[in-house]
Amino acid sequence: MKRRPLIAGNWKMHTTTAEARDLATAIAGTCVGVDDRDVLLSPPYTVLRDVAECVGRTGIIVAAQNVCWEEKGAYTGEISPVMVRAAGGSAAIVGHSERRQIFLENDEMVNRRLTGALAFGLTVILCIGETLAERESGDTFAVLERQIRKGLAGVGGEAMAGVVIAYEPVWAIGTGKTASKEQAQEAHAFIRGLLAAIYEKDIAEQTRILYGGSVKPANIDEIMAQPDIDGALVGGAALDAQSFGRIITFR
Ligand SMILES: O=C[C@H](O)COP(=O)(O)O
Repeated sequence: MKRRPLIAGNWKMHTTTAEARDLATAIAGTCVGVDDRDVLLSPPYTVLRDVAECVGRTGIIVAAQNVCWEEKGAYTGEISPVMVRAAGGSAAIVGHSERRQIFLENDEMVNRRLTGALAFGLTVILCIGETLAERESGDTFAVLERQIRKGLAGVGGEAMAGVVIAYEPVWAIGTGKTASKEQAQEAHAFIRGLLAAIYEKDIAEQTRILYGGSVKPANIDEIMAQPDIDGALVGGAALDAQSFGRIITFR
């Protein structure tokens, strides 16, 4: 089955307002005429509105890097799905390994964020991935299974239309170490098989699974050639319009 590719740029904690506007405008320029794939930008909250304005009607999706499950309330430091939408966003990342590792978010919290975001109509990118220690001790698939089952708890088959999975081996993030295409494909095939076991085969076949971890212009083509890899979640290389433009236009 042919899934529409999705190339997502996670800007993490980078870009002032002026920098974000310049970068978003330059990236929008690289997307002209690209209509057979989706492009998503996930800037810091402070510039969601600016990025949404700069990409205008190009079709580029604007996403928050995290999101709370409530519409409003006493949740200092959080932003709600309604606020994301009001700022021009239509998606959110949840469960990024930096949230899990640095800010100690667990699977239950990730699940609350995911289900809350879906309830308010956002598309959600659920990030999962094993650490180096987990890979070396042979626990990769057990970790991925736990993150998927707990992350998607309570999410019915129909709601899966709003979910994208991003497999990001923690040891490959920002390290320059990419998983080999075989390692990445193996993990993606496992995730798809698991989705087929939890839901139906059709849903597993329709769900996009992105690879993340040191994706660069030099490796995007071989990554995208893998049958179960439907796109990329790009960090460092998404901060340079030329590099990201080359990644978007993978062959
Ligand atoms: O969200 C993106 C990932 O953490 C990958 O980051 P990276 O491309 O800098 O390795």
